[in-house]
Amino acid sequence: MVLGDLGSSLQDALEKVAGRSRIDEEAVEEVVRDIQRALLQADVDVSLVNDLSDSIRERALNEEPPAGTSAREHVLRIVYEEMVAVVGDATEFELEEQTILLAGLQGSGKTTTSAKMARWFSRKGLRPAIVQTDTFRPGAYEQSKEMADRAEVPFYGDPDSEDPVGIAREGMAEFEDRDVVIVDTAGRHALEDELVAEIEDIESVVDPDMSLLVLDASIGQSAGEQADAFDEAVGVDGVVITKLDGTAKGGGALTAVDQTDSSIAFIGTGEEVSDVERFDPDGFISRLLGMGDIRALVDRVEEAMEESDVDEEELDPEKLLSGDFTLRDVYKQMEAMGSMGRLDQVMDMIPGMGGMGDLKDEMPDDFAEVTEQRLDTYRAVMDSMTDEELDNPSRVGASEVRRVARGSGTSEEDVRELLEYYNTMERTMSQLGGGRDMERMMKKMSEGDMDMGGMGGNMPF
Ligand SMILES: Nc1nc2c(ncn2[C@@H]2O[C@H](COP(=O)(O)OP(=O)(O)OP(=O)(O)O)[C@@H](O)[C@H]2O)c(=O)[nH]1
Repeated sequence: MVLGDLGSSLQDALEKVAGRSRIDEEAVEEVVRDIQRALLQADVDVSLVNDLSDSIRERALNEEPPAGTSAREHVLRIVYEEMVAVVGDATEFELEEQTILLAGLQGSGKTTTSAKMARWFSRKGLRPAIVQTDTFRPGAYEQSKEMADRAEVPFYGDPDSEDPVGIAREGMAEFEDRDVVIVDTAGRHALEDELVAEIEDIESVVDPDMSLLVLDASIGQSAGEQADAFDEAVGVDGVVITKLDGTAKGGGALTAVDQTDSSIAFIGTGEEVSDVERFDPDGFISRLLGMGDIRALVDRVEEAMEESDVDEEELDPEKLLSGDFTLRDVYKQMEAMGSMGRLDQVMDMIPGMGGMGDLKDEMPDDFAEVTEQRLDTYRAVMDSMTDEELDNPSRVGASEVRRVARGSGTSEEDVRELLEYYNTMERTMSQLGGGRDMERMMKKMSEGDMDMGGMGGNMPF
């Protein structure tokens, strides 16, 4: 099980305190046990799980929930904060001259990361270069050269050499006048003594300002051991998690960061040089916990409100997430979502909706894109509907579909598509019924009257 599944287990665990205004020891114990089970199954290191549960237990019982928050919100917030505390803020980079060493297991994504990071620095206005010291893997030179070309940064390597330390020395000399030199190293299947010796030698020649450990997001319990070994060899200052576009959600990275007392610098989200993001603790943990990126959603809702002519009352987040809406509401929401972006991405950000792949699959293929043209069609369809049909779309049968299509100058397919969308949304929303606390929080946040009490205004709760 990957950490992504943690979200649903956690939701179950939190249901146990749902509805209670105060939490007793027994309820907290139950939640902590469920969280422990979920974290362990998600390959988070045992001692880290124990530490986390101690803090959650201690805080849930001793801290007074802020006024107006339920027991569930209280515990959720603590779990969230404790996990954010483990990952910490993103690794800081000064935008100045520096040398960065990349280390990691074979196939973890070092070569790809070196090009991505070089591109990132060059977009920040610095002049980066890449040195490829991997003489071990046939093809590493070519791959690195090609990636560097794509990132439009200079590259140094030597396909005929078997001396990585020599290449490192030559590369550093070659790029003396560049601002940022990123040194890529060879990986091995397992962390071998030979590799450790090699990387130590490269490190002493390169004298990096920063050494980053590159980890594949799917690395499990062994993350701690790897991180320890690399930390001992070169001192890990930060972690890069790659392949977060896959199914894994990076549980192992949590252990690595904790173990090396470092932080996460970048995350890799694809094979292209542009597929890299600076690490954002809020978003990462929200997604990790399966709670959706609430902050991002709220930001987009607010942006959409400014951009579209939908007035605030109409775009009520509570209504957006509640089950009782009609076709009229669907239209308003679509209009708003149209200015927020693709519908499927918006859905991913709604708490609890991330795992609802089935429902999203039910939508017609290109439905995620709410285009202007489509909105015009729906406007026409709705104009031809009676008030009763708009309020009770389930009463619209085949003969009404025909009538509405004729009356609006659209096709029966258009009418059915709108109804189908309505049904999917309604089912989704009623499944989210259990997430009412979250809805209320979203509403409060969107209204800007949420007490962020000492959390720097960064928390979604
Ligand atoms: N989907 C996805 N694939 C990635 C990502 N980062 C790297 N990859 C792929 O993972 C594979 C291994 O990446 P490399 O960059 O060659 O890994 P490496 O650590 O340099 O490998 P060695 O040189 O053998 O140690 C390649 O096929 C990359 O395209 C990512 O963020 N997402």
